[in-house]
This record gives sequence, C-alpha cells and structure tokens, in this order.
Amino acid sequence: MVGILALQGDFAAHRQALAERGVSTREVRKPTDLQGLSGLVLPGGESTTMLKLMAEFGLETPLKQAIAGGLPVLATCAGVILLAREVQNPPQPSLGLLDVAVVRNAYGRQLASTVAELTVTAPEELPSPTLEGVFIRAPKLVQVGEGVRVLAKRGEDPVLVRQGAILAATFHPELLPKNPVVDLFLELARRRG
Ligand SMILES: NC(=O)CC[C@H](N)C(=O)O
Repeated sequence: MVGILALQGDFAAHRQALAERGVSTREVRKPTDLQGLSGLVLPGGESTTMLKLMAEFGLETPLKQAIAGGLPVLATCAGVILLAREVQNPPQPSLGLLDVAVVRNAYGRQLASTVAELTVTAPEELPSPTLEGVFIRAPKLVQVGEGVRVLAKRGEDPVLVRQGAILAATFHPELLPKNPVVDLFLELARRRG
C-alpha cells in the first residue's frame, strides 16, 4: 500500500498514475494513515500551505519519523521543498530530511511552466538516456549534498535526485504517462516490501 500525502496539491494525479500501474493507494491526512505503508508520495502543490496543514493535522513528527526510518518516498516539486535541508526565496521551515538546498519558483511563474527534455545521469537506475519533465513553478536545487545522487539534469541543473530511499523530482513525473520515475519509486517500495 502506497500512501499519498493528500492535504493539498496534485495528489489525485499521483493516485491516478499509481492506479494505472495497478498499485493501491491511501490518502494520508492523519498520523494513523501512515501505518503499514510500503512507500509515500509527497505531491506538488503549494509547500507553504502544505506545511501549515501538516502542523495542523499533527503530521509533522510522524512523517519525519517514518521517512527517517527508511520509508521509500517519491517527492515531486512542492514535496521536494518540504523535505529539503534548506529553502530559499523566501526561506521557510522544512523537514530537513533531504540534503539539498532549493530555491522556490526558480524557473519563473505559472505561465513559464514547460515540458523540458532531461538528460539521465544514472543509466543503471533509469532505462532511457532522456526523459521528459513537466515543470510547474518548479524549485531549483542549488546545492546537493555528498550523499545525494543526481539521476537526471535539465541543462546543468540537477532535477531528479536520490538519497537512500528518497527519490526527489523538481518536476511532475505523475503527469506524463508511463514515466519511468514513478516505476523507479515503485521498485524502491517493492524492495522495502
Ligand atoms: N508545482 C509545484 O509543486 C510548485 C511548488 C510551489 N511553487 C511551492 O513553492 O511550493
């Protein structure tokens, strides 16, 4: 069972992407929803709103514990901002579980949203040399720690990274059919069992 943080944002698109792969999902809104999961999706949306709701629903500490305990995670866009060690533009609190610094809204506003071709830099993790990525008011990773592996880049910018069982994309793999990033996350979740 894969959980999807469903406080705000595009959790329904993730649900759909996983349903297409025959994976059952549970919407996560309260601490008990985290029980018995093999993976967790932190969707895109508005990270500031998600932070507020996380605090309101008492989810912050249990989420932090579950992820620190090795629960495989697919974080997309705002989800990456929630996990980052440092958030800029403007600074805001975060769970600090992923050793990256991010600048919010770094590729321009909603109208500058785009589909870009990405170069895969870890061929043993992703099958094809390129990927498509949908960027919507996306954050930029401006610093990536030593224990964080860059799996794909947009130009020179890292846009898909992995740290242990955390897979983090500044774009939206759930919005394109058959995106291999979702499959890689499911592989991590399967390994966890
Ligand atoms: N598509 C997204 O998730 C955008 C993220 C949003 N701009 C934020 O800062 O929280």
